[in-house]
Amino acid sequence: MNILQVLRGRFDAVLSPLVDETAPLLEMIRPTNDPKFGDYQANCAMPLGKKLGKNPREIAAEIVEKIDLSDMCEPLEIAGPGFINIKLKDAWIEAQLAAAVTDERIGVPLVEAPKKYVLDFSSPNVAKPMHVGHIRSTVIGDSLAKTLRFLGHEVITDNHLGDWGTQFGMIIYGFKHFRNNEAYHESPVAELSRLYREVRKIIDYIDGQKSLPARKSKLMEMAAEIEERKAMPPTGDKAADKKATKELEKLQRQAEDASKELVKDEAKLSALAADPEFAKIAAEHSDIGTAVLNETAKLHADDEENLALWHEFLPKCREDIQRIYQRLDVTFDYELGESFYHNQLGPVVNDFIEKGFAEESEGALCVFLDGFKAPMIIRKKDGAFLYATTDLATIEYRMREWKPDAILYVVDFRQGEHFDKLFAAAKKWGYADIELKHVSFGTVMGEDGKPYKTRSGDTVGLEGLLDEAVSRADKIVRENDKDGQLSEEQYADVAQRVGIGGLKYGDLSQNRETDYVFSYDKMLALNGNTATYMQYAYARVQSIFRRGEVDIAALRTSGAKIGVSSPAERALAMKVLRLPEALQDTIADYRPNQLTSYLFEELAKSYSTFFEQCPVLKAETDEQKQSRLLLCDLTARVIQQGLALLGISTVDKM
Ligand SMILES: NC(=[NH2+])NCCC[C@H](N)C(=O)O
Repeated sequence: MNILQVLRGRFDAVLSPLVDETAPLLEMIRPTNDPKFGDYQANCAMPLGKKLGKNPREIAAEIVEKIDLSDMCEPLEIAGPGFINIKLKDAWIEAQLAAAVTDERIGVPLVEAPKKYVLDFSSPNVAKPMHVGHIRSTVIGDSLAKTLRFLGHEVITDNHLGDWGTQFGMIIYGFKHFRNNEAYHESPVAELSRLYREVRKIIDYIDGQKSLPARKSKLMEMAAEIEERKAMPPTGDKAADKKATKELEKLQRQAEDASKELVKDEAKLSALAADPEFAKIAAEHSDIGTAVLNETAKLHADDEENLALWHEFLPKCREDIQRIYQRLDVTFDYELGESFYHNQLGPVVNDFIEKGFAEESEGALCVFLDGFKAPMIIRKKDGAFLYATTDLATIEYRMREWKPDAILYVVDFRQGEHFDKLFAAAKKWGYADIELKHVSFGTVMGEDGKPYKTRSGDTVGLEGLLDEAVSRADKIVRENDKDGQLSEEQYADVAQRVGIGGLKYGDLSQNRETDYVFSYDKMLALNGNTATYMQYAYARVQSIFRRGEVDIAALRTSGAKIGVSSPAERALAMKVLRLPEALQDTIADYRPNQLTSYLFEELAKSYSTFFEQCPVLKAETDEQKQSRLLLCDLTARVIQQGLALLGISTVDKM
C-alpha cells in the first residue's frame, strides 16, 4: 500500500470538519529525514492554528486525540510548536513486508481511479538528422508511459513523427538536382541524408550572404551608439551613472559577440565561396529557398511526382529511425505522423473560422489568445498550414478517437511558447476538461558548454553514441570482473544493458528542466547515482543467493518472515515500503528523477548501511538469516522494478 496516502486519508477525516480545503494541509505530511522524529511527520497544525486563531499545540493535541491510527502506528507524539511525529509499529511494518514478499507487485497498489493518457514523445523529424534531444524525449516519454501503466493507468503512446515538413521539400529538391544514383542504390538513407545536408548548406550559404550587409550595418549602428554613450558626460547622479555604465558595458559585450560571430561567419562563407565547384553550384541554385518551398507546397497539393518520391523516401527514413528505437528497446502504440493529419487541416481551419475564433491579419489567419502578444497563426498568407495547425488537428483526432483524460507532450523547452498557445487555443476550441501538459526538458550539453553534437549529426551519429556507451561499458564490466565469472557472450550482453542503461539513467536522473552535461564517465561510473551502481547492487544480491545456495523463490513462499528488530533493518524495510510513494511522486509532475533519487538516495544508501551492519549468510540464527535474505530479495526486486520503469534491465552477474 501507499503508506503516505493512507496516513493522509486518516488525517483528512479529522481535518475536513475544520477547513474547506484539506489538500494543502495534507501535503504537509511527509516522511521524516531523521528517524528520531518517527517515520512521518505532520506539520499541518501550525498553519491550521494560524488560520483558526488557536494555539498550534492545542490543535495538534486535538488531531492526535481524534485520529484513528492505532492499528498501524505507535501513539502519536507532539513536538516543538506542534509537529506531530508518526512512528509505525514494527509489527505493522512486518505485516506489510510479509505481504510484499508474496506479491508480484511488491506492495504497489493500482490506482483507484485510473485515467487515460496519451503520451506524445520522441517525435523526430524524419529525413532530417535526429539529435540527442530526441533521445531525451524518447527515454523520458518511455519511462513515464511505463510508470503510469504500472500504476494502473491506461496509456496510449504516439510517436508524432515530423514526416510532412519542409525537410521533404529539401530532399525532393536535392534528389531532383544532386542525387548520386549509385550511392542512393547502395544506401538510400545515407544518400538522402547527404542530399539534405547539401541543400541545407546551399540555403545557409545564400541566406548567410544575404544577411551580411544588414548585420554589418547593425554593428556599425552599435559602434556609433557606443561612441555616443561614451561621449556623454556623467550626470552626477550616482545611481544613474552606474546604470549608464552598466548599460554601456552590456552594449559593448553584445557588440563584441556580434562582431566575433560575424567574423566567423564571414570566414566560413568566404571559404565556401573560394571553392569554385561550390560557388558554381550556389550560383546555379540561387533561388533554392523558394524552390524548396515550392517542392514542399507541391507535395502538400498532392503533386503526383513529389508524392511518389515521398512514398518512396518515407519507409526508408522510418526504418532508419527504427534501428535507434530497437536499440533503446522502445516501442509505440501508434506512429501517426504529421502527414496523417494532412487532410484534416483545411477542415480545422474552417471550423475556427466558422466559430469565430480566427481572423485574418495581414493575409494570415490568426487565432488571438488572451495573455499572448502574438497570435497563433494557423494559415499563412500563401495558404500553407503550420506546425500549430497540425497540432490542433492532432488534438481533435485524439479526443475523438481515444477520449483521453490527459495528453502529455514530451518536447524540448524551446517549444514552450508553441504549447502554451496550442493549449490556450484548444481550450478556446472547447477542449477544456482535459489535462494538456508540456513535459518540457532542457538541452544536453557537451563538455565544451555547447549543445552536444554527435560527430556526423544524423542517426548514424546517434548510433555511434550508443555504440560508444556500450563499448565503454564493456571495458568497465571486464575490469570489474576480476574473478572471471562471465563468459564472452555474457560480457556482450551485460555491456549492452549497462551501456544503454547508463545512458538512459544518466538522462532520467537529471531534473528534466535543466540542461546537463553529457559525460560517458559520469553516466557509467560504478559509484554514485548511476544505472551501473544500481545494476551492480542488484547483481550483488543475486550473488549472495548463489554463494549461499539459496532457493529464493522457495523461501518467499516458505512462510519465513522479515523482522525489523535492528535500526538498519528497519530503516531499509521502510525504504522498500516507500516504493509506491516514490512512484506517486514521479507521476505527480512527470519527473523520472524522483524515481532515480528514491532508488539511489534512499533505497541503495539504506541497503549499503544494512549490508555493512547486518551479516546475511553469517547471521546468528536461521530465522535471522531467512529474514535478511528476504529483505535483500525485496530490495533487489524494488531495484529491478524501479529500473524496469526507467526502461533499464538488470543482470544477475556483473
Ligand atoms: N505534437 C507535437 N508537436 N510533438 C512534438 C513534435 C516534435 C518535432 N517533430 C521536433 O522534432 O521538434
